[in-house]
Amino acid sequence: MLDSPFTDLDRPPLSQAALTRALVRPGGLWSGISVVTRTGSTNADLAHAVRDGARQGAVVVAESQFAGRGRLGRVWSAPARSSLTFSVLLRPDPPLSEQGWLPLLIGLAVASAVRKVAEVDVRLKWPNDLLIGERKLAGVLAERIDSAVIVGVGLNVSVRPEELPVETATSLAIEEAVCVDRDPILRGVLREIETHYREWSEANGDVEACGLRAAYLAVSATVGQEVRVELPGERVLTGTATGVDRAGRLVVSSRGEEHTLSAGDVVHVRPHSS
Ligand SMILES: O=C(O)CCCC[C@@H]1SC[C@@H]2NC(=O)N[C@@H]21
Repeated sequence: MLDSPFTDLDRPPLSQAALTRALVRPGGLWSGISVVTRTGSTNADLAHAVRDGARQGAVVVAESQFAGRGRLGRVWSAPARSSLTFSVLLRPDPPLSEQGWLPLLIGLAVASAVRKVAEVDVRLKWPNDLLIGERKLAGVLAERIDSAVIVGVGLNVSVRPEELPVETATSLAIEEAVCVDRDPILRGVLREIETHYREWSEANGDVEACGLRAAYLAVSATVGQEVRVELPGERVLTGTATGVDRAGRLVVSSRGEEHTLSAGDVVHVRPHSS
């Protein structure tokens, strides 16, 4: 395509050796990074690894996925090499009652890295969709297996408009971000996850003490908004999102009553104008 601003040079392969050298160190969170050319789902791969007793900090990155899983039973599809599709294995220490914040922590870490490395104004739709305006740039899927949590991230990097799976999505290339190179973005994301996770773990999951709640709310596109929440079971709740509770649940005030929601699809009724 002669008139396309994109070329395959925008899509170099990731190097397992270089990522490992940069990120795996004694005393650090990341215990091993494996880059696979093609797999069904990196979350599914780590689920197998958990059953085989894998350590905290294992990371699987896929150049392409053919059965990527999304939240609420959806699929996640992305063309080869144009996205970051990876999962991390965590074995969190904070009490189970506080672990609902873990998927939000990962969303925040991805957003922080994207802001720093790609210099785009990204916000978080509860619980952890990364939005630019109202278009989705990235999603996070957390799955628990006993005491382990596998968190998968799908982030559209150099995906072209005609390759987007849905028209409500976007990519860093489409948003003309200063960086559309997966390697520095992945390094930034893994470093941010490590920092936020260490601070949260050291605070034993206290989101006030480690500043996680404040940092999350500062980039929340949802809290303070009028929302329509599509709940499991085809129920819908409309109201004002007023906060996120200790367990990471969205608090919605509707007709004088307060509801705490642990799952659902948020639609912003009056989105931010930026
Ligand atoms: O629905 C969402 O927004 C969450 C999408 C999460 C997709 C990622 S891609 C890497 C990892 N492996 C999967 O199968 N899913 C997650």
